[in-house]
Amino acid sequence: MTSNRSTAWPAPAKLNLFLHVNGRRVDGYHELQTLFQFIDYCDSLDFAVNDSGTLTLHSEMEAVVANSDNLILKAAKSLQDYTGTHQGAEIWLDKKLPMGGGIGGGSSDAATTLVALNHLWNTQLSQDELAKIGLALGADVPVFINGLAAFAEGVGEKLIPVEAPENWYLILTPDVHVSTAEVFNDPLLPRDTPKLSMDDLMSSDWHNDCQPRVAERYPQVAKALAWLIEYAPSRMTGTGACVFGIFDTRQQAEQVFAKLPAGLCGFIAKGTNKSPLALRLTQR
Ligand SMILES: C[C@@](CO)(OP(=O)(O)O)[C@H](O)COP(=O)(O)OP(=O)(O)OC[C@H]1O[C@@H](n2ccc(N)nc2=O)[C@H](O)[C@@H]1O
Ligand SMILES: Nc1ncnc2c1ncn2[C@@H]1O[C@H](COP(=O)(O)OP(=O)(O)O)[C@@H](O)[C@H]1O
Repeated sequence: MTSNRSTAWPAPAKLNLFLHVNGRRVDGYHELQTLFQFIDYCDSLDFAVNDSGTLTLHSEMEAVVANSDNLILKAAKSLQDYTGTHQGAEIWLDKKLPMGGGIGGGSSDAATTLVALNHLWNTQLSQDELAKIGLALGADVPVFINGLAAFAEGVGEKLIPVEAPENWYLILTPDVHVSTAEVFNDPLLPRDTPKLSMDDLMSSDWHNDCQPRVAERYPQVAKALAWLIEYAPSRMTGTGACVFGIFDTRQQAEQVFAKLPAGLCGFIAKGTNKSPLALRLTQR
C-alpha cells in the first residue's frame, strides 16, 4: 500500500425523485425539471498523489469500460488542464453502483475525483469552478459536486438546494442497459409537462416522463415496476433502468425486500439531502 494513500472517498448514487420533460431546445437537448436526492449507497475511491503528473486507475470495471474512457481519469485530466498543476495521482475505484441504471455512478465518480484531487493537490478551485469543469463531463456532475439535494432545471445545471423527505428506498436494478440518447430520441416521449415553480414543488404531481416509454420498450423495467408498486409508491430514476419504491422506515423496506421474487435484484438505501461526499469533506 502506498503510504500517502488517502482512502474511502465516497461517490454516492442519486435518485431523480421526479423527472419532468418540459420541452426540446433547438440544439436537440431537452429542457428538464428534476429533483435530485442522494442515497447512502456509494462507490469508494482512494487516491495517492504523485509529483510526476501521471494518472493511473485501478478498477475491476476496466473489463467493461476502458480506463481511457473512464470518467474518473477524464475528470482528473480536466482538473490538471484547468489548473496547470504538475501533480498526478494513482486512483483505486471500488465499484458498487450498477452502471447505466440512472443512479449516476459515473457522474458521481467524476465529481468525487474533482473534489478529492482539488483538496489533495491543493489547487483551491471553488465549488462553482469544479462544477463548471464537471458539467463538461456530464449534466449530472454539478449536483454531486455541490453535495446538496436540489431542484434542477435546464439540462440539469441550474440547481436550487431543497429539503426533500429523507425516505428509505428499495431500489430494483433490472438487468438491462437503457440508452439515455435513445430515450430522448423517442418520437413518442412526452415533452410538454408544464414547468413547476419552486412554490408548488412539494405539492405537485411528481412523475417521470421517461418511465412509460422505457417500461413499454424494456419488459424488465415494466416487470420491476409492476411488482414494486404493489407495496409502495414507485418510480423510475433518470432514464432508467433502476426503479425505486418509497418507504417511511428501513424495516418496511426490508419486509418487502424479503419477498423479492427470483429474477429481480435490488438493494435498500436511505435518501439523504447532504451528500456523503460533502460529509467526508467536513470531517477532514
Ligand atoms: C436525464 C438524466 C437525469 O439525471 O438521466 P440519467 O443519465 O441520470 O439517466 C441526465 O441528466 C442525463 O444527463 P447525461 O448523462 O449527461 O446525458 P448524456 O448521456 O450526455 O446524454 C445522452 C444524449 O441524451 C440526449 N439528452 C440528454 C440530456 C438532456 N437534458 N437532453 C437530451 O436530449 C442528448 O441526445 C444526449 O446526447
Ligand atoms: N466511473 C464510471 N462509472 C460508471 N460508468 C462510467 C464510468 N466512467 C465511464 N462510464 C460510462 O458511463 C456510462 C453511464 O454510467 P452511469 O453513470 O453508471 O449511468 P447513469 O447515468 O445511467 O446512471 C456507463 O455505461 C459507462 O460506459
